[in-house]
Amino acid sequence: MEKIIVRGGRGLNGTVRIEGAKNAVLPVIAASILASEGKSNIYDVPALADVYTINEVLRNLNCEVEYENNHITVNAEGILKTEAPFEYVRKMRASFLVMGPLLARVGHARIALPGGCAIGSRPIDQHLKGFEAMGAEVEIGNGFIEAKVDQLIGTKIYLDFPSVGATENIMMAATMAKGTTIIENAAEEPEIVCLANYLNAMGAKVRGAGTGTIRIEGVKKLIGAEHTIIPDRIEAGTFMIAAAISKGDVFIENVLPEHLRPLIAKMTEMGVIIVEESNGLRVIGPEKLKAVDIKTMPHPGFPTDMQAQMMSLLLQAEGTAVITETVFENRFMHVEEFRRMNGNIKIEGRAAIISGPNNLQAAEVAATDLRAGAALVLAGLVADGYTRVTELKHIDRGYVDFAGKLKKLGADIERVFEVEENELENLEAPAPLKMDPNFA
Ligand SMILES: CC(=O)N[C@H]1[C@@H](OP(=O)(O)OP(=O)(O)OC[C@H]2O[C@@H](n3ccc(=O)[nH]c3=O)[C@H](O)[C@@H]2O)O[C@H](CO)[C@@H](O)[C@@H]1O
Ligand SMILES: C=C(OP(=O)(O)O)C(=O)O
Repeated sequence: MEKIIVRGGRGLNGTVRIEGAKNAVLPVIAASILASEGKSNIYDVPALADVYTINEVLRNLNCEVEYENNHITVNAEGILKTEAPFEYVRKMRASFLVMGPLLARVGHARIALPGGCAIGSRPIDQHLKGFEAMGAEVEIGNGFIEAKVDQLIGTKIYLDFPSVGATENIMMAATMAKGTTIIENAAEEPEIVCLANYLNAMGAKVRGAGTGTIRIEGVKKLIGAEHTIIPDRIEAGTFMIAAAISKGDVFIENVLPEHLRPLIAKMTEMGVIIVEESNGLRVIGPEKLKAVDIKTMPHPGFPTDMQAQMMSLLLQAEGTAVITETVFENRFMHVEEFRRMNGNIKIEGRAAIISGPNNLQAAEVAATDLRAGAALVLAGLVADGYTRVTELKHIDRGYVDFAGKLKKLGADIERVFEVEENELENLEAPAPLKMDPNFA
């Protein structure tokens, strides 16, 4: 089993460069399906497990995808297939983002129904409500969702919740609908703006992305375009916490501070020194941290994808902190793992109450989702002894060489492959020695 082993106690120092954003690149790659003419070139693509998965989804739909040195080329000019099997949707729910582009381009999509996952049930009713309002017929059966339409028609769609995925899927579908689509109560995340910029470079007419109302005038066709992915605000935030929790001094390069306002505000309230410099942020961890309350909200509120990492930091703060998770109904799975490290956390409904500071102790803990995994490694940076984090497949979905980047900053950390007692019997027996008949 692969593990990250980290020993606490070292202050981090130096510079870390942030990759392109996972949550921006996945919809952008999906949107490439819309180009019936010309290749798309996408830059600053992080080498993440999720990127390999979406590339496979596109190849299965008959798109040509080449990926090298953080650069992807997509050619979607051929005749497209329209089915995305469970194999991909199970690995990554964002595979469902191909539905909007397929409906726009060919009027048909059959995609495995995404199941629940560790952070909540994550329904897709708002995506489907949007497609149906635009005239698609949607059927659910045998574990698949099938949608069909001759021509999508623009209309007004009010989202019950500003869902990131539903906003993206509907926005992509609407680019080639007849007439104008207006999405109200749309998500305002920076990743929505990144996608809209790409769609507009392809010839779409999307206005208002980044606000609660997005207006899309349908066009006849889209062509391949060049696009650079925005920096990953969640990876940046994770390294900001690594600097702060270890009482280090780290320069975080390739970030857009305007995407990190809620985190900068809350960390500053805690006593962390954050200096905005050109193309980056310098983060200096103080001797003592103050407890603050956090409430996760859609953007520009505090991001749910930083909740677990913030919990690591709050475990080190003096006083009582309350984290309220309002976006996902089950995103406290990491609390049980923090308790194994001696973390004092109580759960009351949607709130986690943290009393600190805590003398964290090393333990073997499991990543329950990708941010929980990163948060446990962060806690390991200050825990007494060797923390062993397992289930690294989650971390690999969202972080490029997480342990390697922390090690370069001075952390005492290794990623290792350890054979467990119970895995021994499943190991392949060594091949029998072959005797060479010519051997005298
Ligand atoms: C690949 C990607 O970009 N993932 C991000 C995206 O996920 P994702 O797009 O799945 O998140 P959503 O914004 O859609 O989900 C937010 C909430 O709305 C609910 N909901 C959503 C859709 C729907 O049709 N019905 C419904 O009830 C969800 O269950 C959840 O409780 O935004 C989340 C919220 O910022 C982030 O945590 C994820 O990292
Ligand atoms: C929850 C996340 O991603 P996804 O929506 O891809 O599961 C995340 O990035 O923290």
